[in-house]
Amino acid sequence: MSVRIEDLVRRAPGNHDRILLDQVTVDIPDGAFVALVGPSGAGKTTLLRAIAGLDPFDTGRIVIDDRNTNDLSARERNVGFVFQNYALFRHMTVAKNISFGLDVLPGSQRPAKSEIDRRVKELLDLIQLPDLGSSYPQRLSGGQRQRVALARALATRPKHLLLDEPFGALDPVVRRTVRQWLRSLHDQLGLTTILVTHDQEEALDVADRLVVMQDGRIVQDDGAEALENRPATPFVMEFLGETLSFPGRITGGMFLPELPHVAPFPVAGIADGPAAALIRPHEIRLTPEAGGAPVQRAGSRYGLSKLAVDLGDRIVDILVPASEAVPASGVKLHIAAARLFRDDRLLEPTHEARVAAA
Ligand SMILES: Nc1ncnc2c1ncn2[C@@H]1O[C@H](COP(=O)(O)OP(=O)(O)OP(=O)(O)O)[C@@H](O)[C@H]1O
Repeated sequence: MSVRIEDLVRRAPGNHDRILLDQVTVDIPDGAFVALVGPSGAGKTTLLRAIAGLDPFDTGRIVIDDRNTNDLSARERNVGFVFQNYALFRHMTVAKNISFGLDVLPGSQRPAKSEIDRRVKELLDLIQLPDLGSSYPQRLSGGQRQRVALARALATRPKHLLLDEPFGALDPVVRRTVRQWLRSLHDQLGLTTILVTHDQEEALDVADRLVVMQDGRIVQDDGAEALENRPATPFVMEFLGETLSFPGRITGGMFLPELPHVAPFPVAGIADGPAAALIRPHEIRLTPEAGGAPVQRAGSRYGLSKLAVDLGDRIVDILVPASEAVPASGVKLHIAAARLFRDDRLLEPTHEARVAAA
């Protein structure tokens, strides 16, 4: 039940110079849970709608289960989808909402009424709302409605599930519960799922892989660990979390930062030249240094102290263990782990670019 997207190009209707999808290629194997992430306007929804067969594209192919979808009707694609605005039918009960996709099938394809009732009951159990079949949508909470929308998408037993910001309207706590539940459902039913979200935390929690899009292109397609340790571009690193950037030069196997009070560190196997070291706020150590960078406490995160360090032309916020004293004399910064970039590309060999704590 795989989905393969090959060299997909879509130009804006009415403005053919504007490219909405630029040679997008992604391979989603059977049973995978993939998140499509990226900033607003990156092309996530455009790609998802093309896969669903709701929007056309100019060139390329979408192959579902080894069949070119050009030859497939929406039904034959075997795809269920849920959008952010889940719009259940207000005048229909929950059970009727769920069975809708089956009720509208032509007579020859529609299961018998007893079979539809059985399937609705099964789905109500699956979404853990066994007693709400006769309720109307307005009686349900946002999280419950979202689960009903999923049940409705699953009624025709699709093997692929396409979800576009399905949890956007939910509050953060319900959102976390519903997404964990969705992941178990995916595993239990053996689905192949593509989730569009602009919430990177959500994507990292639930998906096996993140496909990061920017300006209609895929910039990286990887698991969480690779994205964190080997981001393809500074954009990917910045998109996935708070990032500090230290400009500098690599000379004779050392990274020499441009900013004052930042210690050089060794790097192996990288040619001399300009570079930027990108780090997360917790990947830095401080040592007291007379006349060093002034530092002060600036709050806390995840039980760590947040410190604001004044490096002259900029102030950087870093995270250190709460127990750490803040030297009044000033500090020197030691970069403990970094990804090094030149011309917006990650420098190889990346594993050697991660340095030991100074
Ligand atoms: N039918 C269309 N005609 C012209 N431009 C379009 C059309 N559909 C989408 N676009 C443009 O394509 C770009 C990508 O839009 P898309 O909705 O796919 O982005 P997205 O990554 O899903 O963003 P968001 O996170 O805001 O939903 C946007 O700049 C949008 O304005």
